[in-house]
Amino acid sequence: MNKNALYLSSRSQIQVNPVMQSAIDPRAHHVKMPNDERPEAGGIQGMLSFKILKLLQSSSNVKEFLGTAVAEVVQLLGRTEGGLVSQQSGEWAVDAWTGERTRFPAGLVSEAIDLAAPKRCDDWLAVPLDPQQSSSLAANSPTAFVIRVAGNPTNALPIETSETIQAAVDLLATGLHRMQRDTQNVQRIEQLQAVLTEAAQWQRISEDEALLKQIAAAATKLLNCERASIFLWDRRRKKLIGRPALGVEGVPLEVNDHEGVVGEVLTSGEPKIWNANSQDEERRVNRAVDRSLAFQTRSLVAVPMLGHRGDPQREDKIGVFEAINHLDDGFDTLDVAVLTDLALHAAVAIESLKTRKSLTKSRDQLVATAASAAPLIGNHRSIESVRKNADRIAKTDLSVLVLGNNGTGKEVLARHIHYHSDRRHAPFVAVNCAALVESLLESELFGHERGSFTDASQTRIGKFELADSGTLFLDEVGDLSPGGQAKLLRVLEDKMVVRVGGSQPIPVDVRVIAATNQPLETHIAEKRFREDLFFRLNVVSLTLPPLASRGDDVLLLAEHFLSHFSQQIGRLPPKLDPQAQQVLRSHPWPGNIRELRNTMERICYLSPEETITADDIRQNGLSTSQNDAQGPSSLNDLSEAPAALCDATRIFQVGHIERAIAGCGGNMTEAAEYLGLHRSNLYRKMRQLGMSTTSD
Ligand SMILES: Nc1ncnc2c1ncn2[C@@H]1O[C@H](COP(=O)(O)OP(=O)(O)OP(=O)(O)O)[C@@H](O)[C@H]1O
Repeated sequence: MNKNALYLSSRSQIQVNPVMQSAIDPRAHHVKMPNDERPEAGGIQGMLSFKILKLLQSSSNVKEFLGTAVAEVVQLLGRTEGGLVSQQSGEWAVDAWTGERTRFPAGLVSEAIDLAAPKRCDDWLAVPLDPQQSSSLAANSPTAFVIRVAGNPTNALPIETSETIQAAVDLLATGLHRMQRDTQNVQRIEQLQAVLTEAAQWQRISEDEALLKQIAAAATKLLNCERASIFLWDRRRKKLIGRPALGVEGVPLEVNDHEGVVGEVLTSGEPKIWNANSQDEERRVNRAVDRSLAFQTRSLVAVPMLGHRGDPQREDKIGVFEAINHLDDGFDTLDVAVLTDLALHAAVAIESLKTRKSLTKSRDQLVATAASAAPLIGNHRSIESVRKNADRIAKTDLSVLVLGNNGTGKEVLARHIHYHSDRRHAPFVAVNCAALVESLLESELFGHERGSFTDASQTRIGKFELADSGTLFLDEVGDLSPGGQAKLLRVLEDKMVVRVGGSQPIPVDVRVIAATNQPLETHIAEKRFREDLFFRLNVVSLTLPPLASRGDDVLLLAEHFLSHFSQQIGRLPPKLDPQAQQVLRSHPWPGNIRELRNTMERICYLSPEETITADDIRQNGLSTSQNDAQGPSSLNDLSEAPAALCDATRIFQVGHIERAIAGCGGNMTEAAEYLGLHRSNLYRKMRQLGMSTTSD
């Protein structure tokens, strides 16, 4: 009773399972046992309950728990020798023992296990642990508590109080079970963490072989085994292909998809364990594989691998994951859990690598198609030199200023730089600064937040954000208003944009290529262009020469456009006869390559012959300005016209543009092409001439 009182006084310091607590009445200061009215026996159980609870809290593993718990039980039963024994590989082994090491009667223990009831001989008592109530120490191994009962000390309970002993053993079993479960949970958490750590690295691998090897290596490490392999299922050939190829250099390991333990797993969709030293049937193992690899399989665990095969709605078997030869006892259910986790992540990694590879392939194809859509054609040494410099600059991230007259190919060159740079997989975004009226400039370049102004019904991403990681081409940069120049400069310096109506700066990683046909130095001198912006944009500059100075490139380009447009309309590309070639060579090409392109397009559509003559070219193309601009024949004809040349020119230009627009049915793009101008330049010209552009 004293022991009980002493014990109960410290009870408040530990957490007590409510079930255990209900067995104890603290007000009575003694332990109540429902089926045992004798205070001594009840006292033992109460004491033991608390001791077990305390030990569960303080022990860090099963061994530590058993060591102390067994000693407590033996001591509380008033004995000095006893312990927990279990059968492992047919032999009885001691799991925990207290007192002088004595040979215990293995036969008695076996009898108790067989009877599933306590068994006593003269000196010893054996009580089996209820397998329903406790987990055995090793998988499927019978376990018993055995105690030496000879020489009953006077202050101890009579050992014959079998209910008390049974209750004590049950408590021990429950504690053991709890401890094992906790240990397993901790182990499982650690294993899951280890699996996650391994799997996180797989996402970075870009080669199949390297990925499969790393997955297999992770499995051998986490399952403490000799080898691991992923068998991918070739449904069509009904084969399982082992990768990595388990020690067979260069030859894939193939097995029939219904043979051996891996075949069992694939067919059933269930994990399987096979341990040679257990009751498992030998014939389940495919020894043919062992023979071909000069290998001896002693144990293996295999789990199915489930994937989606491109359809997220469908889960399907894609193979089997196998681990071979546990380095200690053999595989168990915990290994199945770990391998299943690994298989789950492995399937995701294998499928995601496949997807990544196919995405990369289609992305590369798209980039190649986009790059070939605007080739930088020309063999003239001036173009060779521009191309060489462009290729060198492309590898850097420097800002580039492209100079050249209208239609010389400034945008083509900018695209060439982009597609030869490391940014080629990100967007190329072109903005025509001449087309940006001051009020829309900010929103166009930097975007706007919804509701930031009357028409802003949606949030809009600006060109800078669209070009993130890629290239932003600022065409006609010389036409930017002073306000626009200041805003552009700020973004180029800060590498941040703030959307109109927004407050959050958004970082942008953009390479800027600007272009102009205007003499920026003159504009700087006239204070029409900011010098600081010029220096920002003009880190390196490339100048495209006029087409007329590119020698035979005109023929190369003409043939390129003839073949391009012929393909579009499904005809064979016509040939240029020598006179036609001569006309092309000698024409001044004021509209440069754009003019040549338009001429060739018209010829393709309007000259059905296989050979293009000089007349075809004169009739269908060449600067309409030369043909149309017929001057007055006498001074009398001038009576209606203003005397000043600039006024007369202006009136002519207005009339000519109006006629072109009317002739193209109001289609500004066509009218611009007809006039040999870029659409945005036509608008700029019209604004300059004071013409209305509101019908845009
Ligand atoms: N080197 C080239 N090879 C093939 N096509 C070219 C080349 N240069 C220009 N072109 C074609 O000529 C046309 C005009 O080119 P581009 O728009 O690049 O000229 P630009 O100098 O930017 O004109 P603008 O100053 O009017 O904006 C386009 O159709 C383009 O495809």
